[in-house]
Amino acid sequence: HSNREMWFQDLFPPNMCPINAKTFYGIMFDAGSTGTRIHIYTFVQKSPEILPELEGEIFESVKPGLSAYADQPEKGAESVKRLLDMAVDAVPPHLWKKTPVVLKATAGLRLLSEEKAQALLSEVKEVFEKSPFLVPEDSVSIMDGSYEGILAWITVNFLTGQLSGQNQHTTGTLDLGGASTQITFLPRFEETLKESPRDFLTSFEMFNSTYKLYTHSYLGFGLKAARLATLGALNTEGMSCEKAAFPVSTSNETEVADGQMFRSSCLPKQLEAEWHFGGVKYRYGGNKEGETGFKPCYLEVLKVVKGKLHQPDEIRGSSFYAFSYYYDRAADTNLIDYEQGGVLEVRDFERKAKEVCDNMERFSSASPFLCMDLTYITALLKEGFGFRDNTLLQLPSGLQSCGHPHRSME
Ligand SMILES: O=c1[nH]cnc2c1ncn2[C@@H]1O[C@H](COP(=O)(O)OP(=O)(O)O)[C@@H](O)[C@H]1O
Ligand SMILES: [Ca+2]
Repeated sequence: HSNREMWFQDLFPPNMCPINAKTFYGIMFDAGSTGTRIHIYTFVQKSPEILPELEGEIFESVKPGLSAYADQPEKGAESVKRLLDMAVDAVPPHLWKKTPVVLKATAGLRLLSEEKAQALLSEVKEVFEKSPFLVPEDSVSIMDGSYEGILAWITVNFLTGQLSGQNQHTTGTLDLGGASTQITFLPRFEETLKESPRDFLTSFEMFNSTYKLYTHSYLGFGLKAARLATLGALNTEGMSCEKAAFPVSTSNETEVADGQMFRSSCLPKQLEAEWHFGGVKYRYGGNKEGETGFKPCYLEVLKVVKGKLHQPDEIRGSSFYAFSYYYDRAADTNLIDYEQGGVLEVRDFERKAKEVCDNMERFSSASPFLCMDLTYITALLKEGFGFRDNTLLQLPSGLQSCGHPHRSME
């Protein structure tokens, strides 16, 4: 129906879509902090006067994300090229020159220094220029956090049919990435608009309606970045907080983080390990002398979220969609079915966190961070955003972890 067609027009300006073509393609890269994904869309235009319809999509992803190549931008671009080569096989040669290729990077690159992010983006741009595809003007860029939240909100509300028809009842969205987390919803009360920070409110036009959304992307509050914050790796002297959330591997910072041992009550007591993230090596382990379990762990993660996020009163009772790491960790712990998704209450995450943190030996086959991740999710929802224990979260299938049903326990 008409709404479905309209949505895709914004992605490729009209002059990109050759009017006499029956079928055409679009290539979109999502350069996330934990992985890079390619979406090769096939559009069909039945006749010149109606808008194209999405007919198919090819999806593939690679790990790690571009920010892991902070010091080897060519290798980062190489990981994008391997995905782009798939598109060369998927798109008929006579359409290559009419097929736009675009890459949008999110929090992984936002946390790198300007010059390292730029170096990666220009290497990727060169890969695009050398490809047979159409490279639009700003084809490679870092997506603004507000746009990231809004796009997810549009996607989920569009796919669940809540944007068409008159009953414009929409649902808020929660996206927990590796480096950032987004919260987006359509405020119903004037009060919310008044008491929200100015840059949390964004208006836009779509389907000839105006939407004034509340949206914010909290940089450094993604699941992986929060692990660093909880471990205290950010309090390493000589590291400014925002940079350290994704420390770039310039020599002095690397030394500072490399040697140190970070301990946490959220980790299995016997654990001694090291972890490479954002180009830096960390050593971390369980709290041998101290206590281990949900209670002490919750106090640690509270330091990361308490008082750091804006709490709009309006959402206290509303149900939200939640996906990305919210989905992965709920599926990993059987709170929802991996394929079907499901509905749960905020308190279910807390209950599962207690179960895992207070019985770590039973979960030894899972990621050593499972207790920390579930506890962080609990604190982020309750103490961060201010949701109630009985707030309903819908974890829609189809938005689960990238593509293949792997167990994402990394
Ligand atoms: O296209 C996707 N489909 C489903 N899940 C995705 C997709 N892209 C990212 N994710 C999920 O988001 C989380 C990783 O976040 P991401 O790498 O996008 O970090 P970022 O948003 O902070 O850059 C993981 O749970 C991953 O499964
Ligand atoms: Ca993402």
